[in-house]
Amino acid sequence: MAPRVGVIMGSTSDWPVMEHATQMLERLGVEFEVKVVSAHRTPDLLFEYAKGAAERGLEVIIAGAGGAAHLPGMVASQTPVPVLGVPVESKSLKGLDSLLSIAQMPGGVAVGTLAIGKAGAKNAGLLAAQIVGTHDASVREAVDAFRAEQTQAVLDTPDPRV
Ligand SMILES: Nc1c(C(=O)O)ncn1[C@@H]1O[C@H](COP(=O)(O)O)[C@@H](O)[C@H]1O
Repeated sequence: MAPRVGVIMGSTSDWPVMEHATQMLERLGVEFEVKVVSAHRTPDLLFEYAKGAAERGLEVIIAGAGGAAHLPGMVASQTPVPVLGVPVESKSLKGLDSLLSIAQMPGGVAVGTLAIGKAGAKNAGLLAAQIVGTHDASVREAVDAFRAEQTQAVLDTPDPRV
């Protein structure tokens, strides 16, 4: 089946964080594609990717980037497909730079910003599945099952010492 979620990132060095988004999509049975695309280093590719996204059937784009993280915003400027931004932790500023770059969009171009790092990537995968689940019952059921399992796992281990 054609991918429904595009997972892109500014560099191959972002993969250890961004793979958490793909793991969640895999778990929830949502088809996705993965690609390195950079607003700074491959601007033509970025425009091509973003402009063709809707036509190719992508329903959500997850874009992870670190530092001067312009990728999610620039992609959002070129497509009607919803963009979820994942701030990748940077060495010098621990991802605060990435977070602010992604979150502080000018009004009129929307990026849904997640938390810095692994939790943000995981939740981007989950949120993308929830968006797909608004019109796909099997994905919604997979999300419901994941949440029930997560709740049960917490209830099963009430004592943190064991
Ligand atoms: N923020 C961006 C963009 C962009 O926004 O287009 N392209 C690459 N980068 C980021 O640069 C960081 C360092 O990249 P390298 O490790 O390749 O030097 C990565 O976190 C990447 O997301």
